[in-house]
Amino acid sequence: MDIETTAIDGLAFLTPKRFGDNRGFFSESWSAERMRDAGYDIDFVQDNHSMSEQTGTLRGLHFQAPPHAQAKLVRCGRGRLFDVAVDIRRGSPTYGHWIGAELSFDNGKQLLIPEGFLHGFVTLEPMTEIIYKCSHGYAPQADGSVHWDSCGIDWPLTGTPTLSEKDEKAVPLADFDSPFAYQG
Ligand SMILES: Cc1cn([C@H]2C[C@H](O)[C@@H](COP(=O)(O)OP(=O)(O)O[C@H]3O[C@@H](C)C(=O)[C@@H](O)[C@H]3O)O2)c(=O)[nH]c1=O
Repeated sequence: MDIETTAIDGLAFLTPKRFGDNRGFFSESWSAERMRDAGYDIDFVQDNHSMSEQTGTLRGLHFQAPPHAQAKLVRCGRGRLFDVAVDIRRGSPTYGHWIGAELSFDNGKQLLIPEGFLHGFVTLEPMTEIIYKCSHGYAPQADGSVHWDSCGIDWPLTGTPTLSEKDEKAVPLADFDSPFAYQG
């Protein structure tokens, strides 16, 4: 696993080694044991998979509030997407900063997002699939959304994104009272 840390504490790109042969490739997308040895001790309990039909479908920016907070490990199953995490840990030296990158079936890149971040993505191709592991189960009462266009993110969009009703009405970051605190 190639581990690439970022300018935001805790946020990292994980790119699994692909073992190619005459059939295609094999890769370990997550190994709890190997990642624990590398300093990432995360107990993932739920796997999610969604498909977005149109290019320019934007889901986010989402979080689950404590005590239902989720770390996530995100990858693209088919197509291409631009994935983003925003630091919302009060007191963090990088509060409000974001990191975004293209995740695709071809590049195999994964984004590891700790608790205390907003997460969202926009699809760059039709029928794009995202697959992600979560460290806490779905808790609809703790589910929250911050408006996608309120964090200064340079989304690779031409025109208006396709959004859910919930995401259209989300609160802007400036009015958001984050339930997360930076642990240092
Ligand atoms: C997230 C989630 C949704 N659902 C249901 C609720 C609803 O009826 C339907 C669609 O839910 P949503 O509109 O919230 O789906 P979506 O907008 O894809 O939400 C996801 O967005 C990305 C960016 C994330 O980071 C995820 O954590 C999650 O918030 O699926 C579950 O049953 N379990 C889950 O874990």
